[in-house]
Order: sequence, then structure tokens, then C-alpha cells
Amino acid sequence: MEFAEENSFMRKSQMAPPSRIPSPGKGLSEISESQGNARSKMSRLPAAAGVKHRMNGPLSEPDPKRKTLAERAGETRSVAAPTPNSRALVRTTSLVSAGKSMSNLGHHRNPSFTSSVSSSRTPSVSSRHTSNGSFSSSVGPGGRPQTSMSFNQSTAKRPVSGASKSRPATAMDNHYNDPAWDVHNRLEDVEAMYAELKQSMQSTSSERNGLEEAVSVYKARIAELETLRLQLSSANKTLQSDLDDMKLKADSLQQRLLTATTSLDDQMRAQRIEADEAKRSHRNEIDQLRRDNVDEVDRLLRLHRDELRELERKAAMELDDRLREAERRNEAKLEEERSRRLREVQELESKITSESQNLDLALQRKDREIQNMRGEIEDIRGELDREQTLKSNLQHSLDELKATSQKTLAETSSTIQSLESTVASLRARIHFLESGSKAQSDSFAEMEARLQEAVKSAEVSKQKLIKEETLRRILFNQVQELKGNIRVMCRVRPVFNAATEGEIAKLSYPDIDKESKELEILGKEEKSSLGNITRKTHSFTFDRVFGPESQNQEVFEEISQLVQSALDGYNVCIFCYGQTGSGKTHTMSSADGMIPRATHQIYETATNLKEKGWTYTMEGSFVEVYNEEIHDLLGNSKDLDKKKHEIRHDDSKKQTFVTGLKTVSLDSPDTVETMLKQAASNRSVAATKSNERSSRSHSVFILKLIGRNSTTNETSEGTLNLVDLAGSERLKQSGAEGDRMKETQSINKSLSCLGDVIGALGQGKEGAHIPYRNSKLTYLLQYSLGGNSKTLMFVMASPLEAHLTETLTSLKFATKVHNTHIGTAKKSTKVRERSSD
Ligand SMILES: Nc1ncnc2c1ncn2[C@@H]1O[C@H](COP(=O)(O)OP(=O)(O)OP(=O)(O)O)[C@@H](O)[C@H]1O
Repeated sequence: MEFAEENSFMRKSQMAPPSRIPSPGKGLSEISESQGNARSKMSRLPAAAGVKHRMNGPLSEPDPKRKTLAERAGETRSVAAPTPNSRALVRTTSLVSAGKSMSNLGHHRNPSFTSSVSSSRTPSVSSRHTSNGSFSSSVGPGGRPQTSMSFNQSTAKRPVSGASKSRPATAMDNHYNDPAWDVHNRLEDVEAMYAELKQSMQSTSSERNGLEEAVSVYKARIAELETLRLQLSSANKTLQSDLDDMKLKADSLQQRLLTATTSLDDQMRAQRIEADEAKRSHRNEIDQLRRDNVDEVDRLLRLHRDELRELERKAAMELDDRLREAERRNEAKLEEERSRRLREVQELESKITSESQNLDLALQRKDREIQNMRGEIEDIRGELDREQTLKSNLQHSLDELKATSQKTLAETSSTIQSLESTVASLRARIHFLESGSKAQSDSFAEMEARLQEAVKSAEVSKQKLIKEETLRRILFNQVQELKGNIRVMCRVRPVFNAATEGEIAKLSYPDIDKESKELEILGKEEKSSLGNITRKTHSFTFDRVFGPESQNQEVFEEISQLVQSALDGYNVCIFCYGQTGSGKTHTMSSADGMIPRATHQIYETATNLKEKGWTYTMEGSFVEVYNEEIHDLLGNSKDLDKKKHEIRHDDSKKQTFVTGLKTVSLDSPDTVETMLKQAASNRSVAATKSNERSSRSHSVFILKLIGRNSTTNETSEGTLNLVDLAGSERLKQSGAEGDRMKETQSINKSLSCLGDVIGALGQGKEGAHIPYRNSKLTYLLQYSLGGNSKTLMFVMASPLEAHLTETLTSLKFATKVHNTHIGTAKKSTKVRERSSD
């Protein structure tokens, strides 16, 4: 706003800039000077015609060398005011000039003043012209416009002018020379001229007064303008100082802006660093959290599994205990009861025996008594017969005897009755004893019912276990997915003989005491353009790094979870990648390598899963991919390089078959050993034909696991592929020729295709083309790479300096694979390099 006002002020002041206003003083002095010049020139000019030209010159055409009024406006005013004389001398021209100036001024400043001046000037000029015209017509034939000044000069200077001698004769000269010169008339003329001149003088003086008045007005105007100029210059100064201030302010503002920008940059940099730091720490926290989660889930799973196992064990033990206890109790009870019953039976038997003996004795006695009685009766009858005569006498005795025998008979029958009742009571006793064994059988039934109950609760526990198993499978798969569907682990083989194997590379394991995920390798010496020798430290991070001391057992612990995934119905691929002699075969197919360990685990787990309703069938096949051809390592060794095998895919079931391949049903862990031996022998037969077959071909052990749960009707089909890749150093086409060249090209092609497939899978684009068909190896593993399948790559590293370049190449390839994530997101890592002198 301040600026705008100042600018408007400037604009206003420019409307009448001092430089454009003709300074009256200047104008006057200018005219005076020009008049003076004209005068001096006139004095030198020979002809009046020349005077006319010079008189008009300054008025009509300003000398181009002279400074303009505007230029002079800035100069110090040193011109002296014109003297009255000079004013008088130049008044005519001054009038014209002043008139013009005033006219100009008037145009710009004071129209009223201009009109007054011009109105007063015009008649005067016209009268002057008239007089000049009449004068000139009277004094010269040229009719030149003569000024009073020129007239005076010419009249004053004529007699003494040297120029008269040379100048051409004028009318005047003729008059002088004319003898008929009429002095009287001439005097009259002169008087008339004088009167006219006087009149002219008067009018001139009135004009002069007007002019003076104009000059005073003009001076006032000058003073005003001077004040204005001073004001303007002070305003200018103020503006200048304001401008300087503003410049200073602008400078300081610029400085502050610069400082602010720098500090903003610093702040932004600091914030960016902070953000990076926060991001890094956030990422670390997430990783830590994920790891913690995985550990926690692992721990929970372990706990859960332990608990389940404990529960199962407890339930089984409890069941066993209860059964045993029940049995024991029943047995004891039974034994007790039996012995009691036996005792009772024995007692009864002994009782019965003794009673029957008593009865027998009594019967014998009674029999004897009866015999005796019968003898007696016989005796009596004989006596009766003998004493029949003595009948009357003896009749009485006979009656008595009869009565006695009847009494004895009654007694005997009562004894028999009592014996019969004893037998009946004994029978009742036996019956009672028989009813005791019924109670026993009731207790058996009760025990049976309890047993059934226990069996039922065992069945419920079993169902619970089956459900828990399904849940475990889901949770387990989630844990595996959290760990990433593609994992890369590194294993460094030990140095076998430091004396013969040469220099050992500088490998270090920075976090060996913590997570064992990092590996650092000091690279080869490099010479810079300045001649400095440096060695780069290459840092790698994988899911796990196994040092030279690691054993196959330790390595297997890391992959056992993936083996479990195969049992749970997922496709799993475990690769070994690295140069020849780096330990691929040792890790994969040695006696305690991953293949035998995996199959052992599968047998064990499958057995444990039986009680959860799962039954598994396992089929194994072992193939070799050599020169882009499939060979059956379990087939006849003679057919190894001859028989053609084709890969076929069942897209609906997402399964792969190889035609003409021998498949072995693995019903015991020993079958695997036999299988591995046969594969190794087939390879060694092939090795006689072209050296080192194992390092020139890929071997793939395929284990198909088909599970069925009779309780839940669930099924699962998983495949475990254990792949021992060809030596990666063959990627170098180092002068290989013939068969070797073909092998090299095949290995090169299949390994780069494997990288391409993993890379394409890692991009995770739905429906994107995955180049499985580009090599036999990737085509064979089509359904075991990508999708829900899980992949683990072991990168094998040699610890020798001589193998350093190959080792670094392998580790860089593995890092690329590690940075790929299939299915679930995972942490990305980089190969870090730092130089050291
Ligand atoms: N971690 C290890 N511990 C002990 N010995 C090992 C280890 N790694 C490798 N070896 C031994 O080193 C030798 C070479 O290993 P191996 O044959 O496994 O290498 P490779 O990478 O399979 O080679 P190729 O590509 O020729 O098959 C073998 O004698 C093996 O037993």
C-alpha cells in the first residue's frame, strides 16, 4: 500500500515534471544568449538577409549541441538574471520567446496567463511587423524584417563600419548619395517613426510590465516548482532511504528466508531421518512382533500340543488306571467272594457230608434196629408161632410189640422227614449260594456299564482330539504363512583340511548368539583408479544362517515344520543351491540328510495321526533332470539315459505326473534307504559315462502324501519335493565344449528359469503369466511353486577364498529369492556393501 501510494505520488509528480517545464529564467537567459549571439553575429553579418535568417534560427531551430531545458533543470542555477538593457534589447524576441514559453507554460499550467500574454503579444507583434515592414520598405529594397536593434545598430554603426565598404549598396546608401534627399520629409518620417517607435516603446513597456508581471508570476511559479522540486527531492530522498531500508529489509528478509530455508531443509532432513528411523524401528518392531507372534504361536502350539499330549496321556492313563483298578477290585472281590463261597460250599459240603454220614449212621442204626426188630419180630413170630398157643397170653405181648414197632416206624419216618427237610434246607442253601453269584454278575454288569462310560468319554476325547487336530492344521498353516511362503536359509560347510584346501575366506556371523540370520563376507581386494586397495564387506541376511559347525539335525529342525505342512496337504519344495562341493548332497541325501529325516518324521507323525482318524499312503519317486530330459533314478540303470519320460499336468486336480516313472509305496522308513541307495547307484553308473553326474544334473525326490480321515471324512493330498540342484558354478561358460557345453547350457537355462519363475510369482499379479514351461525343472515343479505351496531354498556356501566369487554370486541370487514373497507379505532384505581399506 505504501509503495502504491508512493508510486501514485510519483505518477502525479510526473504529470508536470520539472524538467519539462521551461524555466523562465533559463528561457530568458537562453533567449538573451541567443539574442546576444544573434547580435554578435549580426554585427559580423554582411547582409540583412542573413540577419533575418539568424534571427529566426534560435526561435525555430534550437542548437542541437546545446543542452535541453530538461537537462539543464538539474544544473545549478548560475545564470544571472538578464539586465534591463538586454531585456530592452531583446524584448521583441523575448516577447515572442516568452510568449511561446508562456504559451507552453500556459498550456500546461496557466491558460489564463497565456491568453493574457498572447493577446497582448499578438497585436504588438503585428504592429511591430507593420512598423518593421514600413521601416524596411523605407530603408531597404530587400524588405527584410528589421528589428529596432538592427536598425539602431545599422544606423549607429554605419558610418564607421568597415563592412560597408565591402557590402553591396543599399537603398539607404543610395539615399545618402542621392543629392535629392529631402531632409524635411525625411525628418518627418523620422519623427513619425519616432512617434511610432515611442508608441511602440510604450506598448513595449506596457508589454514589459505585463512580462515582468508574468516573470514575477513565473518566478513565483518557479519558487513553487522549486519547493515542489525540493519536496520531490526530499520525497525522493525519503523514497530512496525507504527504498534503501526496504532493500535492507529485503536483504535481511532474504537472509532470514535463506536461514529459514536452510533450517527448514535441516528440519526436513532431520524429520526425514527421524521418519526413516521411525520407519526402520517400526519395521523392526513389526518384525520383532511378527517374530514374537510366530514364537508365541509356536510356543502356544507347543504348549497346546504338550497339553494335548498330556491330556491324552492322562486320559489314557486314567482310563488304564480305572480299568486296572476296576479289574483289580473286581478280581479281588471275585476272589474274595469265590473263596467265601468256596468256604461256604466246603462248609456246606462238609456239613452235608457229616449230616449224610450221620443220616447214614442213623439209617444204618435204624436199619440195624429194623433188622433187630425184624429179628425180634421173627423171634416174636417164632415165639408167637411157638406160643400161638400162648396166643392169648402172647397176643397182648404181640400188640405191644406191634405198637412198639409202629412207634419205631413213626420215629423212623419222622427221622426221614427231618432228613428230607435238611436236604431241602441244604438245597435252599445251595440256591442261596447260587443267588450270591447273580449279585456277583450284577456287579460285573455294573462294571461293564462303567467301562462303557469310560470308553464313551475316551471316544469324546478322541473326537475332541480330532477337532483339535483340524484346528492345529489351520493354525500351523497360518504360522507357516506368517513365516513366509518362500524362505531362504544359508549353510556354510566346514573346512575339511586347512592345509590342502588353501586360503580360507573371511566369513563372520554377527548375530550367531541371537537369531543367526546374518552373514558377512570380506570380498576380494579391489584397486581403485587412484591406486588405493580396498576390500568390500558384503552383508547378507536370510531366514537362518547355519555356520560350519551346524549338523544336519539342527538344519532339519528348521524344515520339519514344512514337512508337517506336506502332511497337512500342502505342496512343499525344498531346494539346495550352490556350487559343486558346497554340501548340497550332504545336506539333502546323506544318511542323516533331509530326505531320510523327512521320511522318518512323516512315518512318525502319520502313526500318531492314526489315533486321530488319519491314515496315510505315501508314494515316492526319484527323478533326475539332465540336459533338459527327465530320467528315472529308481528305474533300471540301463534305461537311465534311454527311456523317455513326459511331464503331464492335471489342471483340475492341480497334480503332476511323469509318464513311465517307477513309484515306490513307502510303507516303512527302511524303504527310503533302499530307494536312496538305488538312486545313488544309478547316478554312479551314469557318472562313468560323463563325469560327476550329480553336480551336472538336478535330482528331485518326490513324496506324495495322501491322507484320509475316516471320522471326519477329510482328505489331504500334499507333495514334498526335495531338490538337489546342479552345481551353480556351471553358469560360467568357461570354455566348455561339446557335451559339457550342452550340460552347461541346460543348467544355465534351468537355473535362470527357476529365478524367473520365483521372480514372476513374487510380483503376485493375479493371472499373470508364470514361465513354468521354459524349463523341465520348473514345469515339473509347477504345482509345487506358487499358490499355497511353500518353498525353502538352502543356499550352500564354501568357506574357501578360492570359491569367493562363486559364493558371492550364489548368495546374491539367494538374496533375490529371499526378497520375493509368495502369497503373504514378508520382510525385504538387501545385500549391504561397505568398503574398508
Ligand atoms: N556341513 C558339512 N559337514 C560335513 N561334511 C560336509 C558338509 N558339507 C559338505 N560336506 C562334505 O563335503 C563333500 C562335498 O559335499 P557334497 O557332495 O554334498 O557337495 P555338493 O554340493 O552336493 O556337490 P555336487 O554339486 O558335486 O553334488 C562331501 O564329502 C560332503 O560329505
